[in-house]
Amino acid sequence: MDIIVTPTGRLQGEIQALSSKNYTTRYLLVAALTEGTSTILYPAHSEDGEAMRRCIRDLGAVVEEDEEKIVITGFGRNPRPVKELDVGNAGAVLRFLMSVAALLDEVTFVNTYPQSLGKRPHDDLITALQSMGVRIEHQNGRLPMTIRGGSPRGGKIQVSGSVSSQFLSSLLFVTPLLDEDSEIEVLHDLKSKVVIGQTLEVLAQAGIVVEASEDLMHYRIPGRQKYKAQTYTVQGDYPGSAAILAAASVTESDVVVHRLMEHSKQGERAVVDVLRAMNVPLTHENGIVHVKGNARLIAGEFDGDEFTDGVLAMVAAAVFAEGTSRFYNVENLRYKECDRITDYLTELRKAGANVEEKQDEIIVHGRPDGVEGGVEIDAHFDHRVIMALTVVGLRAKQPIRIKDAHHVAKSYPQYFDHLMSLGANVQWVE
Ligand SMILES: O=C(O)C1=C[C@@H](OP(=O)(O)O)[C@@H](O)[C@H](O)C1
Ligand SMILES: C=C(OP(=O)(O)O)C(=O)O
Repeated sequence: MDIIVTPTGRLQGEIQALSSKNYTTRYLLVAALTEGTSTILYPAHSEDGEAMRRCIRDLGAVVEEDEEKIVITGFGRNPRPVKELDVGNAGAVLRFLMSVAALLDEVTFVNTYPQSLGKRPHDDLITALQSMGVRIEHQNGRLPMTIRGGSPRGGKIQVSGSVSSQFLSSLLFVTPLLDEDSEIEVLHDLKSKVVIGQTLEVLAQAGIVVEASEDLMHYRIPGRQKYKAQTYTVQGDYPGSAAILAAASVTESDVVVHRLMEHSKQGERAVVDVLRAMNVPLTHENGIVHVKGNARLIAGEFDGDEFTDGVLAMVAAAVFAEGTSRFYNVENLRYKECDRITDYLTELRKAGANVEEKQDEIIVHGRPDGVEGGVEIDAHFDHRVIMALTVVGLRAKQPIRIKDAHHVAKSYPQYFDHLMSLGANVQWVE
């Protein structure tokens, strides 16, 4: 399915933010690693959430759900043997479950998205798991992958954090269940460091003890721990809401988004500050972001690693800003659902934006008068490219057509419904 985005001058209305993808995947995982019964309130209903549900069920968790909650009886440290797991296009789900799979004799992760997740590298986690005695057959660090584990060793573990924080999160989830105590040292840099805060928060909620150094590069994890059954409430999602807030910022608007906690550990919370720095009139109080957009933005310079999943939406806003914006420290965007620097900028240029790339930077020469539009966009299987190009389309001179826009459902299936409810001219076509 494609979407046609027709220029829209004004957005107005109120929406409830979607539920957080990153908290949903984490709560599902820790509930599965618990022997008792946990409840997750307001889980995200998206393809990635569904992928984690499907896989933990395959691994032996009992999962019952209705619209508002999921009740899970977990398998603790004894997942049920399963031949294959299909994580869809969900990177975090794959990486988190690679360590869980290490508890089994043999599991194969299949490759159902060869053009997206199938291209993403997992070498750093593979190396770490191998050092723990796990054997892994892989395609140059990529899917499909067969993991032969059983009883992985703890002890001293090293993992590189220069491509993704998900490798470290994965090890932090499984090491508490091992017989031995573990010490994890993060090598090189740790990208998306803020996301580790969410992992540590969820582990603490599940009653797991982890000692982390202040710089988040060293950890001590006692072994033989047990995850505790809990009730978890999923908060609103900043990365998806970033696109709605960007849309409200590039138009004349009066848009209210509920369920966005000011003190959330989601790094993408920073998009509120980014938009404020770009002179967007907004308030953020009591979990409510209120944008009264005047369609006039000014450029800025930002460390994108602090709000990794919000960068594309902020770049889309910067396309209409007065001046040149710079989003630096973003190299790891190249290893996401697509190359979110080269592929994304190719599509932005088609739509008429003036953008440049470096290996780890996106530079945007703003066009406050708008961009031409009138083109077809290749979404590269990437939900965040779809959302961001929609923002650009709202302020293009001619409609743009985004091919295969249904991939937005990876994280935010109701994105276009939400935009339509705010008055955006968007339309699904076959
Ligand atoms: O741990 C997580 O849930 C995630 C970590 C981030 O990935 P990287 O650490 O690869 O940047 C983020 O982009 C992804 O959407 C979810
Ligand atoms: C990169 C993302 O997800 P993942 O790595 O979990 O596929 C994302 O949601 O933007």
